[in-house]
Amino acid sequence: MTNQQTFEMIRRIVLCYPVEPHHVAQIKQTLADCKNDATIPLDHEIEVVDAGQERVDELLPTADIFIGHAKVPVDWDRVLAAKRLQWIQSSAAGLDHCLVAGVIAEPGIIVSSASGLFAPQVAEQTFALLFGLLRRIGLFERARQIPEFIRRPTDDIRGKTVGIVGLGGNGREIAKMLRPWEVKILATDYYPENQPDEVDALWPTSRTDELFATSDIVILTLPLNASTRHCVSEKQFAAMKPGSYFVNVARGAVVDESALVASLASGHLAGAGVDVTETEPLPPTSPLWTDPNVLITPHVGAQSIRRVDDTTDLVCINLRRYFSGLPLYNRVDKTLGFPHPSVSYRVAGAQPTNDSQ
Ligand SMILES: NC(=O)C1=CN([C@@H]2O[C@H](COP(=O)(O)OP(=O)(O)OC[C@H]3O[C@@H](n4cnc5c(N)ncnc54)[C@H](O)[C@@H]3O)[C@@H](O)[C@H]2O)C=CC1
Ligand SMILES: O=C(O)C(=O)COP(=O)(O)O
Repeated sequence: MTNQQTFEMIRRIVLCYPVEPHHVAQIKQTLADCKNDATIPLDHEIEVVDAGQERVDELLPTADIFIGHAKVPVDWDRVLAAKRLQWIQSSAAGLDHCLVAGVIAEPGIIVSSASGLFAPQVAEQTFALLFGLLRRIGLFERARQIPEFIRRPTDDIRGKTVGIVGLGGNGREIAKMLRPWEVKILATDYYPENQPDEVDALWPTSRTDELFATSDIVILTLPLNASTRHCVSEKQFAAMKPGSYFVNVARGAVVDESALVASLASGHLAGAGVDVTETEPLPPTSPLWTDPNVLITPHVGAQSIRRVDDTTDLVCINLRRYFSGLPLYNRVDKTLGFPHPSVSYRVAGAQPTNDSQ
Protein backbone atom coordinates (compact mmCIF):
# COMPACT_ATOMS: atom_id res chain seq x y z
CA MET A 1 0.00 0.00 0.00
CA THR A 2 1.34 3.47 -0.87
CA ASN A 3 1.54 6.26 1.68
CA GLN A 4 -1.32 8.00 -0.13
CA GLN A 5 -3.56 4.93 0.24
CA THR A 6 -2.64 4.58 3.91
CA PHE A 7 -3.36 8.25 4.61
CA GLU A 8 -6.70 7.94 2.75
CA MET A 9 -7.84 5.66 5.57
CA ILE A 10 -6.86 8.12 8.32
CA ARG A 11 -10.11 9.89 9.18
CA ARG A 12 -10.07 10.33 12.93
CA ILE A 13 -7.52 11.16 15.62
CA VAL A 14 -8.54 10.46 19.22
CA LEU A 15 -6.75 12.41 21.97
CA CYS A 16 -6.45 11.42 25.61
CA TYR A 17 -4.05 13.70 27.45
CA PRO A 18 -4.93 16.89 29.33
CA VAL A 19 -5.17 19.22 26.34
CA GLU A 20 -6.69 22.68 26.40
CA PRO A 21 -8.53 24.12 23.38
CA HIS A 22 -5.36 25.84 22.11
CA HIS A 23 -3.52 22.51 22.00
CA VAL A 24 -6.33 20.97 19.94
CA ALA A 25 -6.20 24.05 17.68
CA GLN A 26 -2.43 23.58 17.26
CA ILE A 27 -2.97 19.95 16.18
CA LYS A 28 -5.75 20.94 13.75
CA GLN A 29 -3.55 23.69 12.28
CA THR A 30 -0.73 21.18 11.74
CA LEU A 31 -3.15 18.90 9.87
CA ALA A 32 -4.41 21.86 7.77
CA ASP A 33 -0.80 22.83 6.98
CA CYS A 34 -0.07 19.24 5.87
CA LYS A 35 -3.20 19.26 3.67
CA ASN A 36 -2.18 22.56 2.06
CA ASP A 37 1.40 21.45 1.47
CA ALA A 38 1.69 20.19 -2.11
CA THR A 39 4.61 17.95 -1.15
CA ILE A 40 2.52 16.02 1.41
CA PRO A 41 0.01 13.44 0.10
CA LEU A 42 -2.82 14.37 2.47
CA ASP A 43 -5.91 15.66 0.65
CA HIS A 44 -8.77 15.39 3.12
CA GLU A 45 -9.91 16.68 6.51
CA ILE A 46 -9.13 14.59 9.58
CA GLU A 47 -11.41 14.79 12.60
CA VAL A 48 -9.72 15.42 15.97
CA VAL A 49 -11.70 14.25 19.02
CA ASP A 50 -10.63 14.93 22.60
CA ALA A 51 -11.90 11.81 24.39
CA GLY A 52 -10.39 12.54 27.80
CA GLN A 53 -10.18 9.67 30.28
CA GLU A 54 -13.99 9.60 30.49
CA ARG A 55 -14.56 8.50 26.88
CA VAL A 56 -11.26 6.92 25.84
CA ASP A 57 -12.45 3.32 26.16
CA GLU A 58 -15.59 4.12 24.16
CA LEU A 59 -13.81 6.09 21.40
CA LEU A 60 -10.52 4.24 20.97
CA PRO A 61 -12.02 1.65 18.56
CA THR A 62 -12.98 4.58 16.29
CA ALA A 63 -9.42 5.96 16.20
CA ASP A 64 -7.07 5.71 13.24
CA ILE A 65 -4.44 7.54 15.27
CA PHE A 66 -4.45 7.57 19.08
CA ILE A 67 -2.52 10.25 20.92
CA GLY A 68 -2.43 10.01 24.70
CA HIS A 69 -2.16 7.88 27.79
CA ALA A 70 -5.28 5.98 28.82
CA LYS A 71 -5.26 5.61 32.59
CA VAL A 72 -8.56 3.76 32.70
CA PRO A 73 -8.91 0.14 31.57
CA VAL A 74 -9.16 -0.06 27.78
CA ASP A 75 -10.72 -3.00 25.95
CA TRP A 76 -7.83 -3.55 23.54
CA ASP A 77 -9.54 -6.60 22.00
CA ARG A 78 -12.33 -4.29 20.82
CA VAL A 79 -9.75 -1.78 19.50
CA LEU A 80 -7.91 -4.50 17.57
CA ALA A 81 -11.15 -6.06 16.28
CA ALA A 82 -12.14 -2.67 14.81
CA LYS A 83 -8.98 -2.88 12.60
CA ARG A 84 -8.67 0.91 12.34
CA LEU A 85 -5.78 1.86 14.57
CA GLN A 86 -2.55 2.58 12.66
CA TRP A 87 -0.46 4.66 15.02
CA ILE A 88 -0.25 5.21 18.78
CA GLN A 89 1.64 8.35 19.83
CA SER A 90 1.95 7.86 23.58
CA SER A 91 1.87 11.04 25.65
CA ALA A 92 3.88 9.13 28.28
CA ALA A 93 7.46 7.90 28.06
CA GLY A 94 6.40 4.61 29.61
CA LEU A 95 4.46 2.34 27.26
CA ASP A 96 3.12 -0.19 29.75
CA HIS A 97 -0.34 1.39 29.21
CA CYS A 98 -0.55 0.50 25.50
CA LEU A 99 2.07 -2.10 24.54
CA VAL A 100 -0.29 -5.01 25.14
CA ALA A 101 0.36 -8.33 23.38
CA GLY A 102 -2.18 -7.65 20.62
CA VAL A 103 -0.65 -4.25 19.79
CA ILE A 104 2.86 -5.73 19.75
CA ALA A 105 1.74 -8.56 17.44
CA GLU A 106 -0.18 -6.33 14.99
CA PRO A 107 2.31 -5.19 12.30
CA GLY A 108 -0.12 -2.52 11.07
CA ILE A 109 0.15 -0.50 14.31
CA ILE A 110 3.21 1.65 14.85
CA VAL A 111 3.97 3.09 18.28
CA SER A 112 5.96 6.18 19.25
CA SER A 113 6.61 7.40 22.76
CA ALA A 114 7.32 10.54 24.74
CA SER A 115 10.71 9.14 25.80
CA GLY A 116 12.97 11.79 27.21
CA LEU A 117 10.37 14.52 26.83
CA PHE A 118 10.03 14.91 30.60
CA ALA A 119 13.70 14.43 31.43
CA PRO A 120 14.26 17.91 32.96
CA GLN A 121 11.44 17.54 35.47
CA VAL A 122 12.11 13.86 36.19
CA ALA A 123 15.71 14.83 36.99
CA GLU A 124 14.49 17.57 39.36
CA GLN A 125 12.19 15.06 41.06
CA THR A 126 15.06 12.61 41.43
CA PHE A 127 17.17 15.31 43.05
CA ALA A 128 14.36 16.23 45.44
CA LEU A 129 14.05 12.61 46.58
CA LEU A 130 17.78 11.98 46.71
CA PHE A 131 18.73 15.07 48.72
CA GLY A 132 15.68 14.56 50.94
CA LEU A 133 17.02 11.09 51.80
CA LEU A 134 20.62 12.18 52.36
CA ARG A 135 19.67 15.15 54.53
CA ARG A 136 16.94 13.13 56.37
CA ILE A 137 14.08 15.45 55.47
CA GLY A 138 11.51 12.67 55.99
CA LEU A 139 12.75 12.01 59.51
CA PHE A 140 12.87 15.69 60.50
CA GLU A 141 9.40 16.31 59.04
CA ARG A 142 8.03 13.42 61.11
CA ALA A 143 9.40 15.10 64.24
CA ARG A 144 6.42 17.47 64.06
CA GLN A 145 4.18 14.58 65.09
CA ILE A 146 6.33 13.09 67.87
CA PRO A 147 7.54 15.89 68.72
CA GLU A 148 11.27 15.27 68.86
CA PHE A 149 13.09 17.97 66.98
CA ILE A 150 16.67 16.96 67.59
CA ARG A 151 19.80 16.53 65.51
CA ARG A 152 20.27 13.24 63.69
CA PRO A 153 23.14 12.14 61.46
CA THR A 154 22.88 13.28 57.85
CA ASP A 155 24.80 12.12 54.82
CA ASP A 156 26.75 13.80 51.99
CA ILE A 157 26.54 13.21 48.27
CA ARG A 158 30.17 14.18 47.66
CA GLY A 159 32.42 11.19 47.03
CA LYS A 160 29.59 8.75 46.45
CA THR A 161 29.19 6.34 43.52
CA VAL A 162 25.84 6.74 41.83
CA GLY A 163 24.50 3.95 39.59
CA ILE A 164 21.83 4.75 37.03
CA VAL A 165 19.90 1.83 35.51
CA GLY A 166 18.64 2.92 32.08
CA LEU A 167 20.58 5.76 30.46
CA GLY A 168 17.85 7.08 28.15
CA GLY A 169 16.40 10.58 28.23
CA ASN A 170 15.77 10.63 31.97
CA GLY A 171 18.93 8.81 32.99
CA ARG A 172 21.13 11.12 30.91
CA GLU A 173 19.55 14.26 32.30
CA ILE A 174 20.00 12.98 35.85
CA ALA A 175 23.66 12.19 35.08
CA LYS A 176 24.13 15.70 33.65
CA MET A 177 22.69 17.28 36.78
CA LEU A 178 24.77 15.02 39.06
CA ARG A 179 28.07 15.71 37.25
CA PRO A 180 29.10 18.81 39.25
CA TRP A 181 28.54 17.10 42.65
CA GLU A 182 31.92 15.30 42.88
CA VAL A 183 30.38 11.86 42.43
CA LYS A 184 31.36 8.86 40.34
CA ILE A 185 28.58 7.98 37.91
CA LEU A 186 28.07 4.45 36.60
CA ALA A 187 25.21 3.43 34.33
CA THR A 188 23.84 0.43 32.49
CA ASP A 189 21.81 0.59 29.30
CA TYR A 190 20.55 -1.63 26.52
CA TYR A 191 22.70 0.44 24.14
CA PRO A 192 26.04 0.86 25.94
CA GLU A 193 27.97 2.00 22.83
CA ASN A 194 27.53 5.76 23.11
CA GLN A 195 28.90 6.76 26.48
CA PRO A 196 28.12 10.42 27.17
CA ASP A 197 30.70 12.65 28.91
CA GLU A 198 28.49 12.88 32.00
CA VAL A 199 29.08 9.28 33.09
CA ASP A 200 32.32 7.62 34.18
CA ALA A 201 31.30 4.21 32.81
CA LEU A 202 28.41 2.91 30.74
CA TRP A 203 27.93 -0.85 30.94
CA PRO A 204 25.60 -3.31 29.16
CA THR A 205 22.50 -4.51 31.01
CA SER A 206 24.29 -7.79 31.81
CA ARG A 207 26.34 -5.80 34.37
CA THR A 208 23.38 -4.29 36.25
CA ASP A 209 23.92 -6.58 39.26
CA GLU A 210 27.52 -5.32 39.43
CA LEU A 211 26.22 -1.75 39.35
CA PHE A 212 23.98 -2.52 42.35
CA ALA A 213 26.94 -3.98 44.24
CA THR A 214 29.30 -1.09 43.46
CA SER A 215 27.04 1.94 43.99
CA ASP A 216 26.20 3.92 47.12
CA ILE A 217 23.07 5.24 45.41
CA VAL A 218 21.06 3.38 42.74
CA ILE A 219 18.57 5.26 40.57
CA LEU A 220 16.09 3.40 38.34
CA THR A 221 15.22 5.00 35.00
CA LEU A 222 14.53 1.95 32.80
CA PRO A 223 11.21 1.04 31.16
CA LEU A 224 8.74 -1.51 32.49
CA ASN A 225 8.16 -4.40 30.10
CA ALA A 226 7.94 -8.19 30.22
CA SER A 227 11.70 -8.55 30.72
CA THR A 228 12.11 -5.84 33.37
CA ARG A 229 9.08 -6.61 35.59
CA HIS A 230 10.44 -7.36 39.11
CA CYS A 231 14.00 -7.32 37.76
CA VAL A 232 15.04 -5.57 40.98
CA SER A 233 14.43 -7.98 43.81
CA GLU A 234 15.92 -9.54 46.95
CA LYS A 235 19.15 -10.46 45.14
CA GLN A 236 19.86 -6.90 43.95
CA PHE A 237 19.03 -5.31 47.33
CA ALA A 238 21.19 -7.87 49.14
CA ALA A 239 24.08 -7.04 46.79
CA MET A 240 23.86 -3.32 47.60
CA LYS A 241 26.35 -1.92 50.10
CA PRO A 242 25.02 -1.59 53.66
CA GLY A 243 23.83 1.99 54.19
CA SER A 244 23.15 2.67 50.52
CA TYR A 245 20.20 4.49 48.97
CA PHE A 246 17.66 3.55 46.32
CA VAL A 247 15.55 5.87 44.14
CA ASN A 248 12.86 4.73 41.69
CA VAL A 249 11.49 7.25 39.19
CA ALA A 250 10.71 4.60 36.54
CA ARG A 251 7.82 2.22 37.26
CA GLY A 252 6.89 0.56 40.54
CA ALA A 253 6.56 -2.91 39.04
CA VAL A 254 10.20 -2.97 37.93
CA VAL A 255 10.84 -3.59 41.63
CA ASP A 256 9.63 -6.40 43.85
CA GLU A 257 8.27 -4.01 46.48
CA SER A 258 8.17 -6.62 49.26
CA ALA A 259 11.94 -7.09 48.79
CA LEU A 260 12.44 -3.32 49.04
CA VAL A 261 10.36 -3.19 52.23
CA ALA A 262 12.38 -6.07 53.74
CA SER A 263 15.71 -4.49 52.85
CA LEU A 264 14.67 -1.21 54.49
CA ALA A 265 13.25 -2.96 57.57
CA SER A 266 16.50 -4.86 58.12
CA GLY A 267 18.43 -1.58 58.06
CA HIS A 268 20.50 -2.77 55.10
CA LEU A 269 19.29 0.13 52.95
CA ALA A 270 19.66 3.56 54.52
CA GLY A 271 16.72 4.94 52.59
CA ALA A 272 14.52 4.82 49.52
CA GLY A 273 12.82 7.51 47.47
CA VAL A 274 9.96 6.33 45.27
CA ASP A 275 7.92 8.40 42.85
CA VAL A 276 6.31 5.19 41.58
CA THR A 277 4.98 2.12 43.36
CA GLU A 278 3.66 -1.28 42.30
CA THR A 279 0.10 -0.17 43.06
CA GLU A 280 -0.77 3.49 42.64
CA PRO A 281 -1.85 5.14 44.79
CA LEU A 282 0.20 3.24 47.36
CA PRO A 283 -2.25 1.26 49.56
CA PRO A 284 -2.67 2.63 53.14
CA THR A 285 -1.43 -0.71 54.53
CA SER A 286 1.99 -0.45 52.85
CA PRO A 287 4.89 -0.44 55.37
CA LEU A 288 6.55 2.17 53.16
CA TRP A 289 4.21 4.82 54.62
CA THR A 290 5.53 4.44 58.16
CA ASP A 291 9.22 4.05 57.41
CA PRO A 292 10.99 7.33 58.32
CA ASN A 293 13.73 6.50 55.81
CA VAL A 294 11.35 6.49 52.87
CA LEU A 295 10.21 9.43 50.80
CA ILE A 296 7.17 8.86 48.60
CA THR A 297 5.71 11.11 45.91
CA PRO A 298 2.56 10.25 43.93
CA HIS A 299 4.03 9.73 40.44
CA VAL A 300 4.63 13.40 39.79
CA GLY A 301 8.00 13.07 38.01
CA ALA A 302 6.67 14.20 34.63
CA GLN A 303 4.62 17.06 36.02
CA SER A 304 5.61 20.48 34.76
CA ILE A 305 3.90 23.65 33.73
CA ARG A 306 5.42 23.00 30.29
CA ARG A 307 4.39 19.36 29.97
CA VAL A 308 1.28 19.59 27.76
CA ASP A 309 2.85 22.29 25.56
CA ASP A 310 6.00 20.18 25.09
CA THR A 311 3.92 17.06 24.39
CA THR A 312 1.80 18.88 21.81
CA ASP A 313 4.93 20.22 20.08
CA LEU A 314 6.23 16.64 19.73
CA VAL A 315 2.79 15.45 18.55
CA CYS A 316 2.69 18.13 15.82
CA ILE A 317 6.27 17.48 14.72
CA ASN A 318 5.52 13.75 14.48
CA LEU A 319 2.18 14.30 12.68
CA ARG A 320 3.99 16.29 10.01
CA ARG A 321 6.71 13.65 9.74
CA TYR A 322 4.09 10.88 9.54
CA PHE A 323 2.22 12.47 6.65
CA SER A 324 5.52 13.37 4.95
CA GLY A 325 6.64 9.74 5.11
CA LEU A 326 9.60 10.62 7.36
CA PRO A 327 10.73 8.46 10.29
CA LEU A 328 8.94 9.36 13.52
CA TYR A 329 10.78 10.63 16.56
CA ASN A 330 10.73 8.08 19.39
CA ARG A 331 9.38 5.29 17.19
CA VAL A 332 9.40 2.26 19.41
CA ASP A 333 10.84 -1.13 18.64
CA LYS A 334 7.70 -2.94 19.80
CA THR A 335 9.52 -6.17 20.62
CA LEU A 336 11.97 -4.32 22.89
CA GLY A 337 9.43 -1.86 24.27
CA PHE A 338 11.39 1.37 23.86
CA PRO A 339 12.88 3.51 21.05
CA HIS A 340 16.43 3.29 19.71
CA PRO A 341 18.51 6.31 20.86
CA SER A 342 19.11 7.35 17.24
CA VAL A 343 15.43 8.37 16.88
CA SER A 344 15.13 10.05 20.25
CA TYR A 345 13.53 13.46 20.60
CA ARG A 346 14.84 15.96 23.13
CA VAL A 347 12.84 18.93 24.27
CA ALA A 348 14.47 22.26 23.50
CA GLY A 349 16.25 23.88 26.48
CA ALA A 350 13.84 25.40 28.96
CA GLN A 351 13.65 29.17 28.61
CA PRO A 352 13.47 31.32 31.75
CA THR A 353 9.95 32.63 32.29
CA ASN A 354 9.27 36.28 32.94
CA ASP A 355 6.40 36.69 35.40
CA SER A 356 5.87 40.31 34.44
CA GLN A 357 4.94 39.38 30.85
N1 LIG B 1 8.13 9.13 37.31
C1 LIG B 1 7.60 9.62 36.21
O1 LIG B 1 6.70 10.45 36.24
C2 LIG B 1 8.13 9.18 34.89
C3 LIG B 1 8.52 7.89 34.70
N2 LIG B 1 9.01 7.50 33.49
C4 LIG B 1 9.47 6.12 33.34
O2 LIG B 1 10.85 6.16 33.07
C5 LIG B 1 11.16 5.32 31.98
C6 LIG B 1 12.34 5.92 31.21
O3 LIG B 1 11.93 7.13 30.60
P1 LIG B 1 12.86 7.82 29.50
O4 LIG B 1 14.23 7.99 29.99
O5 LIG B 1 12.12 8.99 29.03
O6 LIG B 1 12.84 6.67 28.38
P2 LIG B 1 13.93 6.32 27.28
O7 LIG B 1 13.26 5.41 26.32
O8 LIG B 1 14.53 7.60 26.77
O9 LIG B 1 15.05 5.55 28.08
C7 LIG B 1 14.95 4.25 28.56
C8 LIG B 1 16.36 3.67 28.53
O10 LIG B 1 16.36 2.45 29.26
C9 LIG B 1 17.23 1.55 28.58
N3 LIG B 1 16.89 0.19 28.98
C10 LIG B 1 15.92 -0.61 28.51
N4 LIG B 1 15.91 -1.78 29.17
C11 LIG B 1 16.91 -1.72 30.07
C12 LIG B 1 17.41 -2.61 31.05
N5 LIG B 1 16.88 -3.83 31.23
N6 LIG B 1 18.46 -2.22 31.82
C13 LIG B 1 19.01 -1.00 31.65
N7 LIG B 1 18.57 -0.10 30.73
C14 LIG B 1 17.54 -0.47 29.96
C15 LIG B 1 17.01 1.84 27.11
O11 LIG B 1 18.11 1.41 26.34
C16 LIG B 1 16.83 3.36 27.11
O12 LIG B 1 18.05 4.03 26.87
C17 LIG B 1 9.87 5.24 31.15
O13 LIG B 1 9.78 4.00 30.48
C18 LIG B 1 8.79 5.40 32.18
O14 LIG B 1 8.33 4.15 32.61
C19 LIG B 1 9.14 8.39 32.45
C20 LIG B 1 8.74 9.68 32.59
C21 LIG B 1 8.17 10.17 33.82
O1 LIG C 1 5.81 9.54 30.92
C1 LIG C 1 5.70 8.63 31.75
O2 LIG C 1 6.03 7.46 31.55
C2 LIG C 1 5.14 8.93 33.06
O3 LIG C 1 5.33 8.18 33.98
C3 LIG C 1 4.31 10.09 33.20
O4 LIG C 1 3.10 9.51 33.51
P1 LIG C 1 1.75 10.29 33.53
O5 LIG C 1 1.32 10.39 32.10
O6 LIG C 1 2.03 11.61 34.20
O7 LIG C 1 0.90 9.38 34.34
